[in-house]
Amino acid sequence: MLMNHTNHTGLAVELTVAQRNVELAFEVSPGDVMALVGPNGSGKTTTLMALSGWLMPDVGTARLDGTVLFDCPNPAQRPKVWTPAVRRGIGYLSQDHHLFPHLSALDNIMYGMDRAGITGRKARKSKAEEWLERVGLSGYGKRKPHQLSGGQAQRVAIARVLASNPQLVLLDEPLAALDAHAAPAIRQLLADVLEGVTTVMVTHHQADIDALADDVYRITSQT
Ligand SMILES: Nc1ncnc2c1ncn2[C@@H]1O[C@H](COP(=O)(O)OP(=O)(O)OP(=O)(O)O)[C@@H](O)[C@H]1O
Repeated sequence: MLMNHTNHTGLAVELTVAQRNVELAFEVSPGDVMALVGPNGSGKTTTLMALSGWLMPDVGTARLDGTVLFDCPNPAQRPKVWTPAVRRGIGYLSQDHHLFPHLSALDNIMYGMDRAGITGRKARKSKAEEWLERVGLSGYGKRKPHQLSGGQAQRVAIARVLASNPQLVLLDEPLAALDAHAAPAIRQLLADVLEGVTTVMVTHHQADIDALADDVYRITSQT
């Protein structure tokens, strides 16, 4: 059962995607990091897609701080509520940084802030510079992604996600593509910047769980 929701109640989700054999329900307290773990093919990515608005479950509901992300009561009917992806206030970070190759680090961080309500180029620029400093990259603002190491690019991606003040952050194996020597510092950076940010993190790595997770939801394979 879902809890009673007012403001800042965190995330509550229950969903079924029959074709993918996925059925689950979990809640994340406001500001907590929930690790979503389970075997290959158990539905972790499917869950992130449904939360971010790129996949409609057959049945299910998701609520985030009092906003209904989706309410799909019946597979034969249209959803009662379907909040479009761009209006969900969700930040997404995967193992690939997905920075725009033609934009500088600073412009990558500024991208998207406008839609998040941070208007005015000056305000966005100053906030992006603050974030560059926060991720340890002061002075790197003009560099394009190809002029950054993998770890530096992931730091910029982290800044881009957090600079838009997301209500929910989704992490899909955020450290999996990094060299073993780069991962611990970025894991620590994530722990710092995610303090107080409601987050769902897919990971296969115990070190991520130990450093970042407040709670763990294990998906048991339905097959
Ligand atoms: N595009 C798709 N079309 C149909 N079925 C899919 C599609 N993508 C994934 N599936 C199926 O949905 C199920 C859940 O897959 P999903 O990718 O969500 O698992 P996962 O837990 O993220 O796995 P992994 O740990 O390997 O990334 C699997 O049975 C998979 O084969």
